[in-house]
Amino acid sequence: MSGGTADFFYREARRLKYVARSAFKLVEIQKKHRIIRPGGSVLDLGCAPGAFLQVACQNLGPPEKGGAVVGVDIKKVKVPADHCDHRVRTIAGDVLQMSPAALASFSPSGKGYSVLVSDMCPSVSGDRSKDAALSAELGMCALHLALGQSEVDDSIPETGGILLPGGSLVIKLLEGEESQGFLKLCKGRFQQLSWLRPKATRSTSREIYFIGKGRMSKFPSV
Ligand SMILES: C[S@@+](CC[C@H](N)C(=O)[O-])C[C@H]1O[C@@H](n2cnc3c(N)ncnc32)[C@H](O)[C@@H]1O
Repeated sequence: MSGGTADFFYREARRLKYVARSAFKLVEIQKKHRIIRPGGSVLDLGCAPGAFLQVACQNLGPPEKGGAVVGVDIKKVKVPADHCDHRVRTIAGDVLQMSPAALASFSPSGKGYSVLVSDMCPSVSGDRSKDAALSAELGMCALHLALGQSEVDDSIPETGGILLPGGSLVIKLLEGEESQGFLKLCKGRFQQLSWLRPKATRSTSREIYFIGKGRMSKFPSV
């Protein structure tokens, strides 16, 4: 992808009133995989500045359909004025320090979400393997929150984790040795597993999205 293409997404983001060009990554994921359904509940980990929040809310359908988007970031995030409505809220906090129970409590049912998206990214140092390992740590935290860990507490749904049965998972990773581990851990737990490098990804970036569609219930925690 050339710098010209990157400029295209930047210009399109401004034109369509998205707060960041990253919006088009979730637009493409949604177009290909239809993970967000009208009335769904979406947990967006690493949500600043809020472009995914906008795209997620747009895909919930009209407000009468219900649904919710909950964004979490270390930074305090103001809900964007465009494309978001009362169904979107944000929470400031370090996801690595948050319990599944606390995150589930913000969902409409109090039990979990139909979609969990993690766009969390470490501040990159330039050291490829170190950056990939840090990104894998954030991704693994998102995966454990979604599917549950052995020490998961009793207040979480019996399937373990905060991703509801039938729900979908999207996790951004910087490609590295650790990436394939996600595939192994998720095999047999989703109806469909895939990778996507959205067109809006900058050519210099090694990021890639791991997508698990349709969580199968009654599977052990990871
Ligand atoms: C690439 S940005 C997300 C962009 C966002 N999806 C959007 O479209 O506007 C990555 C975010 O992850 C957040 N982040 C990184 N580590 C985190 C952590 N441990 N807990 C919460 N947020 C984290 C960063 O603060 C940063 O805002």
